[in-house]
Amino acid sequence: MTAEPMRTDDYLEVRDLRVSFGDFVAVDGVVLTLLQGQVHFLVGPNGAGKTTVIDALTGLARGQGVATFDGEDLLGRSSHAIARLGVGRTFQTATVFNDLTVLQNLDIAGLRHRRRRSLWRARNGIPDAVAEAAEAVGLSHLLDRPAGVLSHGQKQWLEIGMLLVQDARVLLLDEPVAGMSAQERDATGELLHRIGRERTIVVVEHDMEFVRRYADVVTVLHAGRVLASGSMEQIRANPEVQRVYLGDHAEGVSNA
Ligand SMILES: Nc1ncnc2c1ncn2[C@@H]1O[C@H](COP(=O)(O)OP(=O)(O)OP(=O)(O)O)[C@@H](O)[C@H]1O
Repeated sequence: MTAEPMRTDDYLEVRDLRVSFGDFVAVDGVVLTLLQGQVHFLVGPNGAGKTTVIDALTGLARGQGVATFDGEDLLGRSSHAIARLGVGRTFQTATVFNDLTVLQNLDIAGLRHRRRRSLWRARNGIPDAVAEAAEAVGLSHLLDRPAGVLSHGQKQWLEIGMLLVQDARVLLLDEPVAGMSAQERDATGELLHRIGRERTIVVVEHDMEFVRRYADVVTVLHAGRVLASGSMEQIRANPEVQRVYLGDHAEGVSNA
């Protein structure tokens, strides 16, 4: 991919984010600064509010507070408008078109987002942006395969590739390695760091061994609030985090 100059305003700032479902407050004043060039993990017990934070940042849940990317407010915008600003997401279950080929999935992802025409020069009938995304996620050799025959891991990579074609600068990934083989997990961790050099990557994850290996920054959510944020070492040393979360997820962490 062509490296673009580092932009100082290219980060996602979340201040006092709140999401309620009726009387129930699922996200209760979350503060996050998500920087470009870092792989940032959101962890925490079931029901902590991790997915709801991502939903609020991508227009799928009504959030209150402030969430800005590149100086633009995200809250109150539609999902499509947020995607057009360069903030993209994946879901726990991949949402690719199984009957279409990998190439067609990538091509369709780009249709609505052809912001920079120069990227859509085609070589051998394949737009450059599609070829570059396929290469970045390691699917160049499978372009003609129907997405339905891909492994679980390859489908997640295809979804990430679709975000790259859309020129997403923030990628919010909901449990991308759940159900993957150990080999696929390693490939995904390396992929996140490769594409994360020029982007902001946020990963919701339960697999603490994966977090330990690939996190630059970890934020622990509990009951809709930020319990702690920092390096894996700082998180691991936090007694409150040990008490409410890592006590149950210590296996991967103890190998650090
Ligand atoms: N649409 C909704 N309506 C009502 N309650 C909801 C809705 N979506 C989420 N919740 C509740 O909000 C809380 C936070 O859910 P969320 O899915 O964000 O947690 P999570 O940290 O992602 O959990 P998990 O790790 O289990 O996916 C949970 O108690 C959940 O039941």
